[in-house]
Amino acid sequence: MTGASTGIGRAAAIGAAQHGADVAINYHSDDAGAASCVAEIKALGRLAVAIKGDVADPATATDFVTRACDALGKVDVFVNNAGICPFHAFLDMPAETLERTMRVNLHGAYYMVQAAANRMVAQGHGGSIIAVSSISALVGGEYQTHYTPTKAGVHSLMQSAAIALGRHGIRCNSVLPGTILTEINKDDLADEGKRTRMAARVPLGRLGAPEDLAGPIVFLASDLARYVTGAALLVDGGAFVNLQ
Ligand SMILES: NC(=O)C1=CN([C@@H]2O[C@H](COP(=O)(O)OP(=O)(O)OC[C@H]3O[C@@H](n4cnc5c(N)ncnc54)[C@H](O)[C@@H]3O)[C@@H](O)[C@H]2O)C=CC1
Ligand SMILES: C[C@H](O)[C@@H]1OC(=O)[C@H](O)[C@@H]1O
Repeated sequence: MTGASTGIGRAAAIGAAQHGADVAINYHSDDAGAASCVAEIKALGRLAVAIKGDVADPATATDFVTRACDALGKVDVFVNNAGICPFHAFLDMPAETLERTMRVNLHGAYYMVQAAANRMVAQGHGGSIIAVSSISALVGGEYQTHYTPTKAGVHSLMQSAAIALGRHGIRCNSVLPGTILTEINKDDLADEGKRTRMAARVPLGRLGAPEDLAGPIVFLASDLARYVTGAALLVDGGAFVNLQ
């Protein structure tokens, strides 16, 4: 699980442990957040290890998978979750903001998924890979012109990887969260007007919580989803279909 010291990744890591998984988490810099996630998982009676690394660095991927397997023995499930969304207008988007967003969200996903898949192929007993994409893979955002293509990209990566890895018994799917209240949008949604507008378009009547993603991710990880690959599961309270 990448980027799991906070938010959706943390909730999904703990949710997986609640369903019997031992969990290795990647995190970028929040040592305390990673340690507390590990502690919560261990309190559930499962094994857990936190491994620091910037997913934008290709070397992080093999390092993470190697150290995770050293600690836990094997990898059955890999969840690519780490991501950033520094909101910014299109016309004056700084090149470094565009490039960092691409490197973390898309290149990082590619290298991480590739490293996990290579390990699963070598192990020879299949696996499940899940990418945290977004409703933003399907719709745009004025201040997210650098971000939405990365979310469409990881969704597309799961579709192609599903084809490349199906013969190895490895399933690849994405979840597409709607607006979930986390660190990534804390500043953006501090605007009360925007927060109210975003909530108002959700048929289920509220913005999401990180824990809302845990069940769908655990489902796709599990054998309950054994014939599901190349799929994308919207987890948005119905926001996407709410045209009028
Ligand atoms: N919160 C939302 O409304 C939505 C979030 N998402 C996606 O969910 C994923 C998780 O985000 P949230 O939990 O919402 O926010 P978050 O900010 O709590 O989590 C993002 C995590 O990624 C980590 N991260 C960032 N850069 C990294 C790097 N270079 N290397 C390793 N880890 C790194 C962060 O440290 C953090 O733990 C992201 O991919 C985001 O795009 C998708 C749709 C909606
Ligand atoms: C960070 C945003 O609030 C969030 O990210 C997404 O992927 C969603 O579509 C929201 O825009």
